[in-house]
Amino acid sequence: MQLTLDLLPRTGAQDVVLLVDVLRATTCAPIVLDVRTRSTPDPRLHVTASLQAARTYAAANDLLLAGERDGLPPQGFHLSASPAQLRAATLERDTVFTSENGPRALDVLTETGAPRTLLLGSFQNAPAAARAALDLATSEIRVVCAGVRGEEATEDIVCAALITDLIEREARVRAVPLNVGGSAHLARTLLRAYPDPQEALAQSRSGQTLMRLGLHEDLAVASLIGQTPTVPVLAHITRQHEHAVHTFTALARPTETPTV
Ligand SMILES: O=C(O)[C@H](CS(=O)(=O)O)OP(=O)(O)O
Repeated sequence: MQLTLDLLPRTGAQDVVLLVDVLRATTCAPIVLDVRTRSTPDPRLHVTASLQAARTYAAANDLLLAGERDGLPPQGFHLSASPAQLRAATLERDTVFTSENGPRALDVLTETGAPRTLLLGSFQNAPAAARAALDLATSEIRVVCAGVRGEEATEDIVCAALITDLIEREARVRAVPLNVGGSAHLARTLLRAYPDPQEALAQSRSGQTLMRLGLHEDLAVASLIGQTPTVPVLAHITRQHEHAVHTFTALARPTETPTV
């Protein structure tokens, strides 16, 4: 089994991809599905890079709008891209989510066809995401950092390194041979430099932006490890105004006793 860590998204992955956008898209995603599970057994989360597509898709399907531009909710949105706000929210309908980096990464990853399985991971669901990736992969797992405006993001790299470590640990338990490559070694070096994830978030470009906006609680929530067993998995892609809308469901939870 090949295990690869990519510092930025690229097209062409075919088996299992686990996208990491800690601040804040892939931190929000399992939280939205968890909150929504209180009202429905089969929640959906629709993710798009386009503000216009988000608005039209929400209006056409009677959905809530959550997201951000420049860190704040756009006009008419019901909710922000804030994990702190979302986990305290009541979601009576499914949600369309748009933000600046995570959805764009999804566009890149699915540009020439979606991989067989596309999962969303963050510190919040890191152990569950690592197990799910190993459960579902047949030949390759790519742990992919979303980055910020096309550049590498410290918080994504540190989280991707943690998930890579967890996958390796679980593979050892299951006696699955792994060939680890890409930027895994480099990412691990950064993880060792930041044993406290919140410090990595505070030092990061996105973290600094969010703190300037007074959104310190988002950093605190986003740095908590293993808060949920929920792993969002891509169910299908639809087009709206020439833009992709990626629909995620919660991956069914395995029944066996977790080992990581
Ligand atoms: O605000 C967000 O959550 C980010 C933009 S920034 O990196 O904080 O400036 O968007 P995301 O798509 O979640 O990375």
